[in-house]
Amino acid sequence: MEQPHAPVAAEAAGDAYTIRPLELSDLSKGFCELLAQLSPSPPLSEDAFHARFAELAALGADHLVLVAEEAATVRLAAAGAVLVERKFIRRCGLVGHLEDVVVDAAARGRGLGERLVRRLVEHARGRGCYKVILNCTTEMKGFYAKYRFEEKNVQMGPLLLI
Ligand SMILES: CC(=O)SCCNC(=O)CCNC(=O)[C@H](O)C(C)(C)COP(=O)(O)OP(=O)(O)OC[C@H]1O[C@@H](n2cnc3c(N)ncnc32)[C@H](O)[C@@H]1OP(=O)(O)O
Repeated sequence: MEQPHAPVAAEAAGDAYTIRPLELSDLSKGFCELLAQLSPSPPLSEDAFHARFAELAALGADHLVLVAEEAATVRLAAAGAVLVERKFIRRCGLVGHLEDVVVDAAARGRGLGERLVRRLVEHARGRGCYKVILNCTTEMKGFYAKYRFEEKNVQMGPLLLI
């Protein structure tokens, strides 16, 4: 099953990878292992994954997770998400938040990160967002600078609640 209302059609990449919206079957294709390369992400039970998938799917096109599936291995090689925030300011403007972009260590340097970021930004544009923002480490500034993101303001550290 695919995310309902998934606004971006699966894209035959013309090569070894297909970029498409997250599907329920992706839990068994290494989704959690991929996310673990970004941040601690212990394996999820099928129930937990399905429940979160349904919550996000209920947001429709305001939340899109894209993955890149490798044809040869039928495993995920990359993932990234964009969340559309609905504001009151700017005449009820929309802001895209780029989140959890990760390419499997073995697949880096092949342009997957670029393709994901471009697709996610285009999705935000298509939803009518007036800007896209993200948080990243200093080491990633050069990567995002390629897509015209600029360092701006200060990110405050997490206020840990648990
Ligand atoms: C908002 C967030 O999610 S921030 C979290 C970002 N993700 C991570 O930190 C997870 C670990 N890192 C990764 O998963 C990957 O290294 C990524 C996503 C940053 C890059 O993915 P890749 O598939 O390797 O990038 P890709 O091959 O598309 O590279 C595109 C261009 O960016 C450049 N690039 C890649 N990483 C970096 C970097 N850290 N700094 C500067 N430039 C970079 C490449 O050289 C390439 O340049 P070119 O077009 O001139 O040849």
